[in-house]
Amino acid sequence: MIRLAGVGKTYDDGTVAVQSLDLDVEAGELVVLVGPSGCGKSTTLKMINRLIEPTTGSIEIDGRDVTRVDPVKLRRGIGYVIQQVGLFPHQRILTNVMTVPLLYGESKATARARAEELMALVGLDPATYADRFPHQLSGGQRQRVGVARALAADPPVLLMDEPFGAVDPIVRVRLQDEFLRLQRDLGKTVVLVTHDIDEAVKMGDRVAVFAAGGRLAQYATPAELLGRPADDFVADFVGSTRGLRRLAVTPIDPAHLEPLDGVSMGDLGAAIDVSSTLEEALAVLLRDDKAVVGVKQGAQFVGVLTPNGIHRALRASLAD
Ligand SMILES: Nc1ncnc2c1ncn2[C@@H]1O[C@H](COP(=O)(O)OP(=O)(O)OP(=O)(O)O)[C@@H](O)[C@H]1O
Repeated sequence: MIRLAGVGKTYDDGTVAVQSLDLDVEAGELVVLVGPSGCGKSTTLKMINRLIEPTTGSIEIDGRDVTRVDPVKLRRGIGYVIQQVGLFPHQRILTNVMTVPLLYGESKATARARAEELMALVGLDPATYADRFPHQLSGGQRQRVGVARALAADPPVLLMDEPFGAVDPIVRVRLQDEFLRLQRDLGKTVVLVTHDIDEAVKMGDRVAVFAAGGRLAQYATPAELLGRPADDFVADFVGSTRGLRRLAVTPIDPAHLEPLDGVSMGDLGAAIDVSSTLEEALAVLLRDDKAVVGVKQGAQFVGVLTPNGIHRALRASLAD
């Protein structure tokens, strides 16, 4: 687990980037730092791997004060992914990914095997891409290489600064989905910085909303953040469409389904799985232009949802 206590950073020119920040990230959790430009998100991230030294406070990883760990050793346990990826332009993709295991003293054969495995893991077939140079890849493919390289040392902690920033919106969504799938298997402790609230609520187990000066305005689950913004700043930041966004982060609750009995087959659109979100339920209703969507668990119907039912479920999801 990562624990920031009273962490502050004042730059040499007097800029207070972060004032006094308390933040806990549980092991295996994906936490997103989000907020307007210049509010101290990147500074906070870089203090965790000591690319920037805090002026005040303490940062612990698994109970160890990071300032007491040799920075080189510290960074071995922390993968770092940045927007501009930072690949070596004159080295082939495989060599780029192999760099890290080689640095840690792996044999060439082991490093190569590990790099090929990681390339496949992030969806780049080594047979096709291993021998290419970075400029022969698309922006999205380069970012995958960045993720593969950060995972090469199998670090328990991953820091990601706008990792999906430099690509078009469609590729961005695909990279987000791929990373979430990876993370389900890898279970890394991840701190991800973005200025995009949609990315934040999609990716985060918890989301930390920063205001100017690294002030933590709210730290909560996406559903809580969208449903109960702590103050006007957060409400404004998550936007007037936060009600719609909540649909995407609220799963169907089987307890709130209506019975299938009495529903005429003509009113019923395509069925969705009970593991879907309310957004997926509404999307099917609108797509099929039907009044009711069936909900299935496996092959079995477990109930239906109507637009009213979706609204009720959304309200109930925040009721204590
Ligand atoms: N080396 C530096 N010297 C002085 N001030 C700096 C330095 N680096 C960053 N700052 C300032 O510290 C504040 C926080 O910067 P930081 O990069 O952490 O913000 P951010 O939230 O990550 O912003 P963005 O979303 O625009 O990347 C800003 O006001 C920035 O101008």
